[in-house]
Amino acid sequence: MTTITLENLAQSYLKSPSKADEDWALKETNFTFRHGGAYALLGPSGCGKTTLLNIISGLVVPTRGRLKFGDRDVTHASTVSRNISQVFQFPVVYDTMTVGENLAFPLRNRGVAADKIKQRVGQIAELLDLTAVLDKKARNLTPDARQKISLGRGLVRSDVSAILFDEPLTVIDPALKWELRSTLKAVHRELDVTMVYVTHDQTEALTFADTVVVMSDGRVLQSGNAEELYERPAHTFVGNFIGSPGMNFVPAKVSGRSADIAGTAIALPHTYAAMSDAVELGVRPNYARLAEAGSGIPARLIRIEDLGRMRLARVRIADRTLSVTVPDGMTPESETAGVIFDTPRINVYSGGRLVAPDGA
Ligand SMILES: Nc1ncnc2c1ncn2[C@@H]1O[C@H](COP(=O)(O)OP(=O)(O)OP(=O)(O)O)[C@@H](O)[C@H]1O
Repeated sequence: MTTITLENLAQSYLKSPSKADEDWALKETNFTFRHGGAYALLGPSGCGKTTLLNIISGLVVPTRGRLKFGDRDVTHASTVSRNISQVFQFPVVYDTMTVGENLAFPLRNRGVAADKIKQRVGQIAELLDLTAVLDKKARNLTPDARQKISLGRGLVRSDVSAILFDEPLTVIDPALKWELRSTLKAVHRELDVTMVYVTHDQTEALTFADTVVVMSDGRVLQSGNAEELYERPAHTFVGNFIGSPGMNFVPAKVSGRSADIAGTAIALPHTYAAMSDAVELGVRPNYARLAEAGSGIPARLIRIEDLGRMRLARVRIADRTLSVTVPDGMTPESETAGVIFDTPRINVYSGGRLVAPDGA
């Protein structure tokens, strides 16, 4: 069992970093990856995903804090002794070897018996649809096939503590991506190994992982499954980043169980204590709908976008632009409209953070 624990872990690439936030690529982080979990590190470019992955693999020694695999402190342990597999964004393939030899390489290195190697290589080749090219030299294969070999080499050992993936599907054709994501999930189920997958693509993260760790600006903002991140984003950044379009946020004054949005009172699903920082209500576009003028919160309709599966209206309320669902059959002719929030789905944020209701 290998639980990976980050204890007060922080990374600066500067020689003598100050305490200032901007000096730290990874701010002090405490987190546990449980044994056998499928995790995605998700966040925009530069948020520290690769830094965190490289600390786990040993390519980077953290400036502060400790990294543990189970009870073992591996903060300064060599990459080899950590017993992990890694798959990078661009294929790492030996051109002069055949596909089969490439897949067998990590096992040969470890002195695995020939019959075991044959069996495991066959299994992985089957999963990745490489059986037909097992005897071909890697050199002449397409970029997709080469990255599949790279994935296969990452997956071939069944005795690793963890498998780390850094944007492994970037060079893969979009149609194949779906297939490979389900392949990775299947391998995850079969291997009972911890997988950590770095990506900036929310679809990739949400389909691969059972726990998505959302990062921004060197911090872990929230970790959870797709439903938690969608329904109860812990931070306005997470609400915005997850979903397309992201969650709507509108300034409000909250008092007990009701909120005032630009002079209109609406009900909240719970009661809230007084909050000192700026308060916003967060509502997903599919839990907010356009209504005729005179009902709901007064809004100005800017335009309607037909997305095929649904129509979305862009509206202005309290100096913010919101995306709300247009009910079937509704064809607004005036820019004066109303918006109705689905009360149970309203979240309350103060200073950018989700506020727990009274008694929660
Ligand atoms: N070797 C390095 N030396 C100096 N700064 C670095 C180094 N590696 C990363 N950084 C900086 O640390 C911050 C986090 O980078 P990191 O690569 O971890 O982010 P990321 O989320 O993986 O982004 P991307 O998806 O673009 O790779 C960035 O500001 C980056 O410029």
